[in-house]
Amino acid sequence: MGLKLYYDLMSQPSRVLYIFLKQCKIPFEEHKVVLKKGEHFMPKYEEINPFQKVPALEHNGFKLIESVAILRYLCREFKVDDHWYPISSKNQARVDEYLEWQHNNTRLHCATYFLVKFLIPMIKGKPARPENVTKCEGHMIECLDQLENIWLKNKLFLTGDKISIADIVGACEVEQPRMAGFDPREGRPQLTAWLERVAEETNPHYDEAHKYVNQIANNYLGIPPHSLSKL
Ligand SMILES: N[C@@H](CCC(=O)N[C@@H](CS)C(=O)NCC(=O)O)C(=O)O
Repeated sequence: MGLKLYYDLMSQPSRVLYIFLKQCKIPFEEHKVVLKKGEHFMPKYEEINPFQKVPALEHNGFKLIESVAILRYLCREFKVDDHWYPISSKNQARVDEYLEWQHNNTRLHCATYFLVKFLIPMIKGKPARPENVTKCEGHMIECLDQLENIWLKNKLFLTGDKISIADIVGACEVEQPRMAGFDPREGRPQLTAWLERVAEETNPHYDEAHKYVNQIANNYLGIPPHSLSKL
């Protein structure tokens, strides 16, 4: 098959591509790269992504990494509805605006909180230092509040009244800290309604992509991550 996606649903950008490909009915071959088994460090995978991270894409032998670059590539290569990544210069710029902003905001802070509070303590079997968790939580809260009060002000979606690739990127990052016991929806009605809209527009794929996130968030909440032997 022409298109291969290398991914792990524990990874936010992997979930983005999985949801987008399924939602746009772009056929692809699924190649799971299980992070907890270290499959991304295998030499065979290093040939796909020399940085040993997921996701990655292969299209008729053309290898591409970085989820945002992959999304833009897919929108150019395949016939997808215009609202995902509009052709109109100004509307496309709005989507790009969010995609640039998110790297140092939702991506950085939601992922760091998850790593510091959940993943690293679980791998090391040692509790996180509370002062580190507090610091990461502060940064994350600040950017979640910016989503609530700035990006989602008077809009149904992040860049307008139609869903775009920016929304899938944003939502998948915002869901991640739930696994570490933090509910981004709490006290944020705009963000809550937006997450519901993104899920509604992309289901059943959204829920399928988040099955492990939901499972861990629901089952393990309250159990100290350093005492969990496996995910
Ligand atoms: N900027 C990259 C991020 C890739 C990335 O950081 N992937 C993580 C999972 S979310 C990973 O593979 N981590 C494994 C590791 O660092 O060992 C993208 O958007 O594709």
